Amino acid sequence: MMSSQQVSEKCEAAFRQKPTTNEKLKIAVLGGGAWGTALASMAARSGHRVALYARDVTAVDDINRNNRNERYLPGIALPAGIEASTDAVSVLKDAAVILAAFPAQTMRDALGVVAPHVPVNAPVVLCAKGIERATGRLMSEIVSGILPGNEIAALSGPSFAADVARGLPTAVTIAAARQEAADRLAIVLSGPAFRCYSTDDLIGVEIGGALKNVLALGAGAAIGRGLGASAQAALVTRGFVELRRIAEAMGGRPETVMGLSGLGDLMLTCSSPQSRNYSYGMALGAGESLEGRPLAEGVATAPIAAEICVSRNIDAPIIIAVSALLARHLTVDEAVEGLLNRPLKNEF
Ligand SMILES: NC(=O)C1=CN([C@@H]2O[C@H](COP(=O)(O)OP(=O)(O)OC[C@H]3O[C@@H](n4cnc5c(N)ncnc54)[C@H](O)[C@@H]3O)[C@@H](O)[C@H]2O)C=CC1
Ligand SMILES: O=C(CO)COP(=O)(O)O
Repeated sequence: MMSSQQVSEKCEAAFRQKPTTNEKLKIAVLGGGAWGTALASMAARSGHRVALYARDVTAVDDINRNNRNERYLPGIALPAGIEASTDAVSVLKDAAVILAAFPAQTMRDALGVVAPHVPVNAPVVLCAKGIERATGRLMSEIVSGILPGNEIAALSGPSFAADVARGLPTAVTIAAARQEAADRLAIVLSGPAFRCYSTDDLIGVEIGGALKNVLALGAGAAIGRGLGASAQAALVTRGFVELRRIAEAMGGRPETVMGLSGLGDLMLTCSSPQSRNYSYGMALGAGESLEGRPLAEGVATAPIAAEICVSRNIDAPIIIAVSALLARHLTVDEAVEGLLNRPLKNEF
């Protein structure tokens, strides 16, 4: 039996362990919005050489001159050392790792334009959370067609851009079809306040990230309509069952969505008005205008997720209801009534 002194020494030693690499690389970040800028900040804090491609000259100037991106991350001081540019060629030159942070619905076009300049030996980490509306494809499926020679990975988990840009701590999952590739990226991208876990379940991680946005819209709508925290919790829990079913039907593993890119991100996004999807849902539920709101990826993912469920016969009434709500085919009250009056059944 260890003495309590020995136990506390062992615990303290475990907490003092440092990450296993000091490797400093050139990281190219594509997309100068909130998430691209936050990821660039995170990589700069880890001491990497960071180049950021943004199409918006104002954002580029703001980052280079002021260490700010006021348009997308207002009031946040970014670390020094991010070299922003509108020239994708120079950003991508000699990059060891590429983080693609374009919105999901523009990933195909935006990455397609810069693809000829992507070094073939650099892994491409997809940081968008969504399913392509027009095709039902996951980001990895799209990008492996555009960049067939590159290792494709995905990064997902509970991580508001503003939190990450401020250097607040969180943990995410990095997935790649080859576990060794995911392991290496997790080591390279982990930083003082950014802990990366790894997995080879690319599909599970992508589905978790994409569908949590749809459920956040539903959770927000329930709150916006004044249905209360119990309704919100029931909706998210049953929605999580649907998310797991869909992930499995598409080839992902159920345990993956119980991790950071699934349960973790649901906890964050389905409860905080800091989430654009949740706050979009709140506005929808409250009957407010939806014009000019910031990007809410779930709005495009919901209809295609619903179509996938219907065509594959996957039982997902909440995701289908969110899609119908967004299309104005149902009101919140009708959606709730429909969900509550489905035939009763065993929970599992
Ligand atoms: N903001 C956040 O907290 C997080 C966002 N994400 C995901 O990251 C992705 C991007 O989101 P945000 O950066 O937040 O969106 P955002 O709206 O803040 O920025 C999007 C950026 O993409 C650029 N862009 C769009 N189309 C482009 C094109 N064709 N070529 C070049 N640039 C283009 C825009 O100019 C803008 O700079 C989304 O899928 C989102 O779900 C993931 C985790 C956290
Ligand atoms: O994915 C996110 C946090 O993990 C960001 O969520 P929103 O896009 O809803 O703001």
